[in-house]
Amino acid sequence: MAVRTLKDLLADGVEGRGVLVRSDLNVPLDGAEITDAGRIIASAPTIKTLVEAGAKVIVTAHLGRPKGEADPTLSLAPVAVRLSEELGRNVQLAGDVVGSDALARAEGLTDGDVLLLKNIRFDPRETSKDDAERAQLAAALVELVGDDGAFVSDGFGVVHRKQASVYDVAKVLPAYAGDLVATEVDVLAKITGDAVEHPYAVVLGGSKVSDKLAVIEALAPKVDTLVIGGGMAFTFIKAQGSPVGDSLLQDDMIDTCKDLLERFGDVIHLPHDIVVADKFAPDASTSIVKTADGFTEGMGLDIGPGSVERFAAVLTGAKTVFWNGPAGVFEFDKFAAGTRGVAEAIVTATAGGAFSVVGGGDSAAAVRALGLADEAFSHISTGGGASLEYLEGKELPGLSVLEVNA
Ligand SMILES: Nc1ncnc2c1ncn2[C@@H]1O[C@H](COP(=O)(O)OP(=O)(O)O)[C@@H](O)[C@H]1O
Ligand SMILES: O=C(OP(=O)(O)O)[C@H](O)COP(=O)(O)O
Repeated sequence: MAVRTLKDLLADGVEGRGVLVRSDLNVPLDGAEITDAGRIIASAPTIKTLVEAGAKVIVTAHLGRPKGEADPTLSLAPVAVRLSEELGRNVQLAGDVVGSDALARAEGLTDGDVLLLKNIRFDPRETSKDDAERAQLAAALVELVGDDGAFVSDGFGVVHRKQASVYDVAKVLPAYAGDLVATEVDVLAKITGDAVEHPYAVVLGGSKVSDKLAVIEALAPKVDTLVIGGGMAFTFIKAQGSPVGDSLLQDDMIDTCKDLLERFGDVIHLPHDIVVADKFAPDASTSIVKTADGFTEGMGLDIGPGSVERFAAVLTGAKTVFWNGPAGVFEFDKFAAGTRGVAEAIVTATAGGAFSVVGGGDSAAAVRALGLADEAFSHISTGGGASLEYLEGKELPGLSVLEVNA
């Protein structure tokens, strides 16, 4: 894929120009406190490079999944503070997304200034399925950087989204891949196609069940082992005929899971025991239930100890491992053992020479929350869903839109 990079933009000249940067600053929060700043830290170098080159930098990003309207719990204010610390300079936070305050602030920027727009998903046009609506928001973003502006796509975690600030804006401004996007793509290319060393294990978990179930179809034929834990597992367990109480469930995909189990049953590994909680809380009462028995009350919040052991056994023997999605609700100590077991098995595999990639905001946060060093893995990716879609070989709108004729 030929894309223009940050180096090309610097060669084109950025001093005094408005540059719109799409970053993925979607960090986990506990109230207004950032619990893992990994994505902010990973996004800072591209912004810093532009600042040092004298650009007027306007950063746009999302936090969570607001429903197209302002949600004070999803304000980027804590992110602006943390990004300021990372850059060593003040980052202004606009009072709106592309409204009069953002426009006035954008016009007032001097060379090297950084402005962060309000959560872009507060504007319903960002995620609209209507091309014209997204194009309208893209046009408003372009107005902020002016006619000689440029666009830098650096939010790797969102390149699989056909959204206004990821895709549409790249069609109307000279567009470049930021350093983070370029690095992520280089690493993932090492574990696609013929480059993959086998046994190749993919571990899936987490809570974005509908997004990620869709990926399995394409990934299953490419891998030797597909370990499924976290909220992902329950639709499969239900498909096997066991009740799963109030666990996360994607009802409309039970038949798909049945079909996947029929075709790829030898590759897919499901937990055979589950930690069931009476409520979604850190002080919940728990019991270990055999998956085959199922449960009608409570919810599964972690894989059980027997599953950890079995999963660890297959993972330690792998030569390539990709992991996205925690095996349980690791944020609560009682449900962190499954994620710890999976993480430690991947660390052991890595120490034994395997190439390992951990992808996703929460998965990366889990690794750090468990006290494991980033260096214990070959690569920690900022994108979970984006990495998965890249690995399945799908065209990612936010990357293909950057392609230029070489
Ligand atoms: N059994 C489960 N039930 C509900 N939520 C779960 C379960 N297992 C894991 N999770 C949650 O999944 C979230 C992460 O999911 P996801 O966003 O898909 O991962 P990532 O950000 O790494 O891509 C975590 O906040 C974790 O608490
Ligand atoms: O957290 C993200 O993705 P991930 O959980 O797949 O790593 C990205 O910020 C994308 O968010 P989205 O899945 O709400 O589009």
